[in-house]
Amino acid sequence: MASPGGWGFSVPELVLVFSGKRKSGKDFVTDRIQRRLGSEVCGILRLSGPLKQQYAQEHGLDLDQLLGSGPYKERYRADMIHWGETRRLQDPGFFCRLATRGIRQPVWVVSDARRLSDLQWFRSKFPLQTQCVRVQSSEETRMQRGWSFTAGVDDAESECGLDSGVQFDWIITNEGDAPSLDEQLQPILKLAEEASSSSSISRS
Ligand SMILES: Nc1ncnc2c1ncn2[C@@H]1O[C@H](COP(=O)(O)OP(=O)(O)OP(=O)(O)O)[C@@H](O)[C@H]1O
Ligand SMILES: C[C@@](O)(CCOP(=O)(O)O)CC(=O)O
Repeated sequence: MASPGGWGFSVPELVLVFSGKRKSGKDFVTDRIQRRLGSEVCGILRLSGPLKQQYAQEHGLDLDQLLGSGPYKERYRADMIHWGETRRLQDPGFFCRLATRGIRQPVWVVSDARRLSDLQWFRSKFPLQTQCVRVQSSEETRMQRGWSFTAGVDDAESECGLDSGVQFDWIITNEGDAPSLDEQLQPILKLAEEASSSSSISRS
């Protein structure tokens, strides 16, 4: 499909915009969705991808570790948030636009929305395709995954911007004692399969 306005992406059939607190399991859950659908059908978009790339380059840091889930990125998180916010203030859609470049799959999974402006950007560009998904876990579980409260991070917009005022289409509870992830993800996967099959019909 042609890219609208030469932006470098095809029009998606479905856009699943994920958010959740640190260590709620956003990457874990979105990776599982991509594994189930296959990377031909499902592309993962990380809004923090272009941010980390530019930040790593300017500060001489290890991009792979900033993209990972270990303690390295946590050392830089507060400064990265501040750095990204100066760019978002000038242009709230800056990282959304960069993250969508070159994505060709019919199903987009945005793994890390954090602000109302992120949701608004996708909803305004793709009003019919966008669905918002919240991943939630208890503080106890997040602590077992390496989280501890950090002032300036866990009480800032980056973590709290979507705590209220958002009607989520889906809520996934990523906890040991919740229904299995496969069970919870089933209706979302069904939606994605339907969307991708309608895209192959429209291409044929
Ligand atoms: N259901 C699960 N079962 C086993 N391990 C999990 C589960 N969910 C998350 N984890 C693990 O917990 C850690 C944090 O998960 P993940 O990186 O997906 O969280 P996140 O919300 O993306 O965090 P961040 O905001 O820091 O990027 C990872 O090591 C991941 O493998
Ligand atoms: C700097 C920042 O993008 C880090 C995100 O890292 P991660 O999605 O938790 O791996 C958070 C933000 O944009 O406020």
